[in-house]
Amino acid sequence: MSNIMNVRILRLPHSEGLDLPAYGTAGAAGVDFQAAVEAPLSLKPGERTLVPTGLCIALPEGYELQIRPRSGLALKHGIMVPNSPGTIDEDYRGEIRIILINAGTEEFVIERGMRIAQGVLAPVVRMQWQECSSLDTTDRGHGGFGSTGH
Ligand SMILES: O=c1ccn([C@H]2C[C@H](O)[C@@H](COP(=O)(O)OP(=O)(O)OP(=O)(O)O)O2)c(=O)[nH]1
Repeated sequence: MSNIMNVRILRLPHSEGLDLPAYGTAGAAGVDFQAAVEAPLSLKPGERTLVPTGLCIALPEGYELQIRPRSGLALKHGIMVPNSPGTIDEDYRGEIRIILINAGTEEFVIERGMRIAQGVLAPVVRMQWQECSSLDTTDRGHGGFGSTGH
């Protein structure tokens, strides 16, 4: 991929020894974040938790980082990111933390260094409201939520 941006990243002490989030293949869209837990963290079915990454970043202006689940963990263990895609704002300087929920049927143990979720850099277009008294008409109109029958 030729589309590459520099992003400043700061390691906190508890991420020592872990890798910086990396792309798994030459064409991967997301970098994998590792769990910076000090000890294995057990997640029972139905439980959710906040997993530290030990990393802080400063995104380029006009970008967000989206935190998304990994399909393998979702399929094999039911491990999901309930707020997916999680939003890391360009002005956030705190530690990136990842919310995980065990939607599976068995206990899941998060080990230090486990790749738990992925982050995709995405451009953001901000809105400027133009308040008005009416909107243009369309075929769809107010129809939604299954109104087309599919
Ligand atoms: O999965 C996530 C989601 C968010 N954040 C951090 C970065 C983000 O910039 C900040 C705020 O996130 P969000 O706007 O989703 O949270 P909120 O619930 O609206 O809280 P706030 O009032 O702090 O904006 O929290 C994470 O570390 N992980």
